[in-house]
Amino acid sequence: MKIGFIGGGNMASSIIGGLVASGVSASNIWASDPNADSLAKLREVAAVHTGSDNNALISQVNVVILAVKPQLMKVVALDIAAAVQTHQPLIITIAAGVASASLATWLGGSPAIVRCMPNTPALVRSGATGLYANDQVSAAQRRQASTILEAVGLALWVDNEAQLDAVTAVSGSGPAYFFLVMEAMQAAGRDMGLSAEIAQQLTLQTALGAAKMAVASDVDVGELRRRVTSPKGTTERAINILEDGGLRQLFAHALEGARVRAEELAIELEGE
Ligand SMILES: NC(=O)C1=CN([C@@H]2O[C@H](COP(=O)(O)OP(=O)(O)OC[C@H]3O[C@@H](n4cnc5c(N)ncnc54)[C@H](O)[C@@H]3O)[C@@H](O)[C@H]2O)C=CC1
Ligand SMILES: O=C(O)[C@@H]1CCC=N1
Repeated sequence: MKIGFIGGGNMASSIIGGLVASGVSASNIWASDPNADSLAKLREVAAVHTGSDNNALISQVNVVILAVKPQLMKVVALDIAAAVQTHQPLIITIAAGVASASLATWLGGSPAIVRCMPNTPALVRSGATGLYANDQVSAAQRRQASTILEAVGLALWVDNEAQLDAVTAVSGSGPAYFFLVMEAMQAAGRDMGLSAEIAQQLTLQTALGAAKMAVASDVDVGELRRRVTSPKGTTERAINILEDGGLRQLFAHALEGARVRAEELAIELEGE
């Protein structure tokens, strides 16, 4: 597999780091980006081939990962359309909100497209990615896409593209929800007299410990929560306050808001 990244920023850098750490040779990876600083940073991650000509890259590879900002996708796709039609690589897009049908229209022909929604913990190889393949993608190309995204964490296929909007709401935006909860817990700890440093360390270690336990456990998170919650104890008091405050409904409402916004973004970007 020869893999080319168009756009060599943060996400490309983390995926390249993951690929190389998982045994892919840097000599099989290309990246193109007009920004020399981005390319210099990439070369610190791995000795990949770098350049600024997106079309030259396409003639070298059989998998192209589009890792530019969503608003740039149309202009980049129109520019590489002829080369993609000639070389027929698998196209993997990680841009938020760019529908595979829009991308197919810009590229022309019948391109094989895998659209993914990764998240920022990919930067520390603990990402969670949802993937969707259009009808032109072969079984072998699906395996190639899985291999690439699994290099930075969990990668799961969804059945239809609309589900990627739900993936965006759950895991794409999800790290921010957990960061917000951590901010709130740190502030509460400080308000109760802990130093900022101690409130922060206790909060972050608790988040890490809870996530590790949840991932390793053979029971669901509801059961893990009940096991912390002693009858008439401290956790019960706190959980009752959160439940009475409507935390579950608030999360349902917030994630539905994110899902609807993902739908709106796809429509806005279609017309860009
Ligand atoms: N950061 C995040 O939380 C997530 C980002 N994504 C998606 O990943 C994509 C990339 O995001 P980041 O890596 O965070 O952005 P970034 O800004 O770090 O990287 C984008 C790179 O594209 C380059 N670029 C600009 N014009 C170009 C062109 N014409 N040809 C080639 N390269 C060009 C820029 O110089 C930059 O190095 C975005 O579409 C974003 O929606 C997806 C999920 C999560
Ligand atoms: O907030 C956003 O729109 C993007 C998509 C998921 C994470 N960041």
